[in-house]
Amino acid sequence: MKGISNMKKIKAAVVGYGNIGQYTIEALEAAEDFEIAGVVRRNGAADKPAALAPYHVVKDIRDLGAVDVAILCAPTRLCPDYAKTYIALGINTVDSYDIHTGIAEYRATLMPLCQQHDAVSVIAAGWDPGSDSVVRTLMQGLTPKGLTYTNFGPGMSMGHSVCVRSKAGVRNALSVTIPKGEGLHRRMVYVELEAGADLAAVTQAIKEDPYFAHDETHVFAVDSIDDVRDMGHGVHLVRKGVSGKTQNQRLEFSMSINNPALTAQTLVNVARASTRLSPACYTMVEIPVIDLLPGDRSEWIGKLV
Ligand SMILES: NC(=O)C1=CN([C@@H]2O[C@H](COP(=O)(O)OP(=O)(O)OC[C@H]3O[C@@H](n4cnc5c(N)ncnc54)[C@H](OP(=O)(O)O)[C@@H]3O)[C@@H](O)[C@H]2O)C=CC1
Ligand SMILES: N[C@@H](CCCC(=O)C(=O)O)C(=O)O
Repeated sequence: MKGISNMKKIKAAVVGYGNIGQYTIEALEAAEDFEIAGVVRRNGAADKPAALAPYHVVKDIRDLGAVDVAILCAPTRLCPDYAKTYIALGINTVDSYDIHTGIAEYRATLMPLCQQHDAVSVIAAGWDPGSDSVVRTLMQGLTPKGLTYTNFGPGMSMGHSVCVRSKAGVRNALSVTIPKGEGLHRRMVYVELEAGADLAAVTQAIKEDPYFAHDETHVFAVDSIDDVRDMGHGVHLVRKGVSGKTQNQRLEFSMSINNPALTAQTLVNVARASTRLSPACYTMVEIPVIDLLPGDRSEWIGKLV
């Protein structure tokens, strides 16, 4: 894309160096219009991995100097606290918060803070919620009456796996999502237990969690999560509906992906968009999709429209 190389680069901080954080560093390294201001980790630069050798690694984002946008790669349930802290510093935030039932309230909470501190926050910006949300919105417009089914997998849900890892007695976990059809899913959960942990108690804690409470869930103890983990995933979005008065319009969208890699790319895209938006809190469906792309709009319009 012409002109990017001589543009002022966007200074991004990566917050949390787990699965999403690692892929976010790679996506930023591949983006000409970004520079990595540094990485914020719970333990700072202790045990700094080789992949982070070129970067500042800190406990406190304020030790990184100028940061335009913080890309929150922490567990979903911790994102709101990180976002509030960073917005108060005037730093844009983006995250892949994925508790669908909490998004509207989260957005309402951040909205006044963004406006008060002249910052932008883009929340729920992974692939689902995130890019799939944009597709569902387009499908809704194309067929105002109808039914949409979001069928995930089979594959690893990062959010569900993070949730299980947070339960007492769990050393590591993998939650695999199996499509049952018509938007229903079976959760196949594999846990590596801490010594002395009780599988029945762990299973109960998992099944009671809102991430799992509404789905058929099965929990199994395994010796090693590393031996069974595969971060592939996918989605098959299906809508059957009515355009105007014309029935039986059938729309589909499918992806087969590396889950954290796609999430990371989406986070970098919305981090870019955040620098072009007015102070407020947004979900992806509220952002001009062209703002996700680097460089000059007119070039993309010439190529994509
Ligand atoms: N919307 C979407 O489509 C998607 C959303 N997600 C969301 O991304 C989130 C992160 O996933 P993933 O990267 O796999 O998670 P990981 O557990 O691999 O990484 C989370 C990182 O956050 C940091 N962290 C800060 N506080 C805590 C804490 N209290 N407990 C654990 N980690 C902490 C850690 O980094 P450090 O040690 O460096 O401090 C940790 O490595 C998930 O919760 C999920 O909901 C993921 C994929 C898709
Ligand atoms: N938010 C998900 C991505 C969408 C897939 C999903 O929600 C599922 O497998 O249940 C994740 O964290 O991986």
